[in-house]
Amino acid sequence: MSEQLLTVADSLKDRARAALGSRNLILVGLMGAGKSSVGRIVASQLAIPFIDSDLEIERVSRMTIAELFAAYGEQEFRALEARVVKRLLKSGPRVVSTGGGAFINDRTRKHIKKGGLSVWLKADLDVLWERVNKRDTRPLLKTENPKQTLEGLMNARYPIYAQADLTVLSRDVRKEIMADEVLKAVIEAQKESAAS
Ligand SMILES: Nc1ncnc2c1ncn2[C@@H]1O[C@H](COP(=O)(O)OP(=O)(O)O)[C@@H](O)[C@H]1O
Ligand SMILES: O=C(O)C1=C[C@@H](OP(=O)(O)O)[C@@H](O)[C@H](O)C1
Ligand SMILES: [Mg+2]
Repeated sequence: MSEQLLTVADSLKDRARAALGSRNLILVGLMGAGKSSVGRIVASQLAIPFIDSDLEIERVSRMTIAELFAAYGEQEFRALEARVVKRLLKSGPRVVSTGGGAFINDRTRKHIKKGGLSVWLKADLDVLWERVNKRDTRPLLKTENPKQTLEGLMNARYPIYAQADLTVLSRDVRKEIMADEVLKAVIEAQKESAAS
């Protein structure tokens, strides 16, 4: 990379880091949008801690997400998720990637709204499907027609994800590019709030 390009890349992370301040950055969106993998890269670029709420839930419960759904059902999972997300957002700055249903739950959404800057990674059905059909770890997609289930979740959830502070289109490009787009959105949001 030329020296000039290196400077541009550095200034992107520095500017995003300054714009975020002590706030948390919380990634929301449907399964397969890239919250977990892009969130990890964003945190590393910003040099702040990264936490995936699903991994944290699995750590504290010593069960996988699939086991939790099977043993206690979705309602209990949502209650645990709400408690974990609330605790994770108590201090910042952090990047917190949530599970796809977190922002849909009223209680969890309130914690997220209060706990920092939320970013919706928005993707179309084919992009999501291409990514999630490779693994069968997601209990909500263990249905007869998982693609149709995913589409149903899109229709039900997209109006709620739209309440996030920022929206970034999750396209079929490298994860590092997606991470840069998240950083740019954080910078833009700060500029807009400074101007108003
Ligand atoms: N921009 C991307 N390009 C290619 N593959 C991606 C991209 N973002 C995510 N993936 C892949 O898609 C799958 C789902 O991503 P993940 O980060 O787990 O999404 P989420 O946490 O939103 O469900 C993973 O296998 C991941 O490697
Ligand atoms: O959309 C959902 O309700 C869920 C999404 C999953 O997380 P990812 O979005 O990271 O796959 C996980 O929390 C659980 O399977 C439920
Ligand atoms: Mg995830």
